[in-house]
Amino acid sequence: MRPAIDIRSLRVDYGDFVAVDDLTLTVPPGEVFGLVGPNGAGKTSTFRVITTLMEPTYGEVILDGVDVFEDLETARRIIGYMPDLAPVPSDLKVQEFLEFHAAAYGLGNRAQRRDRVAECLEEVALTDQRDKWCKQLSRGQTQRVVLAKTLLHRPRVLVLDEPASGLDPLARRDLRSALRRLAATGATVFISSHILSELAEMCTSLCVMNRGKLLASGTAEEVRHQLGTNERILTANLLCKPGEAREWLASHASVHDLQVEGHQIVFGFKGDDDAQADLMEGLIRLGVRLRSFEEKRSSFEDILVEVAENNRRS
Ligand SMILES: Nc1ncnc2c1ncn2[C@@H]1O[C@H](COP(=O)(O)OP(=O)(O)OP(=O)(O)O)[C@@H](O)[C@H]1O
Repeated sequence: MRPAIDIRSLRVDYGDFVAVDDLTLTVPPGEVFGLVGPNGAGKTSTFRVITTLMEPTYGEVILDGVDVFEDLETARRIIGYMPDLAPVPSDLKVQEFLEFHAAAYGLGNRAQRRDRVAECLEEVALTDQRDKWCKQLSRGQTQRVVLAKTLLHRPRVLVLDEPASGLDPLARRDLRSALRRLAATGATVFISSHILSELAEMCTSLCVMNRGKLLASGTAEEVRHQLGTNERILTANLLCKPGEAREWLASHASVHDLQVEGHQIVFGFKGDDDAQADLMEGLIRLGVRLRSFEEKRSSFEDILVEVAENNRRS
């Protein structure tokens, strides 16, 4: 199947600074694909190239089979771009704002444009706000009006920079449903965020970028695996005194930050599932009466904080 987004060896330099470093990525059609990374990772620079707002230092971007820098006009019809915190004019009503853009896109006659505006308002659940002044909208409603504007020309590839920032949980859920519906019609959504858990719940797959480089991509679980964050917190609840078990655990290099509270031992563990199973087996062989063993994996936010911290250190 032809990829909806095909980025090959993309590089973006600002003077001596490399903002995007040899990025290669493909996204199949119909995906809601997330791009996550800390501040300065290169997300916006990547989006600006994909959406033809900036030429890269080198590399290729092919959207739905169209090389964006060889056929700019066709590429622009394929793309719908919603920048981070896109402004809306204060002196237009919602309907007027959308009709203005429908006319700018040349979307049929006046009646056809009205119909399309109505469809897009419906899509973002803002039909009841169409006669409001844009300046009267809340931040979440403004985001949705801009999304409606982005959908007007039926883009096959939607590029959304931080669309969920400032949205409350309900609005995020609505956005997620709207994006899934769009993807079900065959559109491809490429969406960025700093918040990995937010993308994990919104996207069918995602990638993590840091300092211009791609660190991992795939489903949320695959990304977790690729980043090698097999760090977890384990709790052993014992039916006996913890002395012997504590000593035995402390002698393992994969165990750290061990704490004992009553009959409970809580410790950090770095290892894969096999190593964890060996640890449990070892405890039982030791004769430790183990009542339960609990596991808390690092959250997605922990993973991203780790990525950002490594970034600062190096
Ligand atoms: N016009 C520019 N001139 C010089 N450096 C720039 C320019 N635009 C971006 N940069 C730098 O390139 C790097 C990547 O920026 P970019 O905006 O692409 O990151 P980002 O992942 O979108 O960050 P954020 O999450 O903070 O929006 C940053 O270090 C930034 O300072």
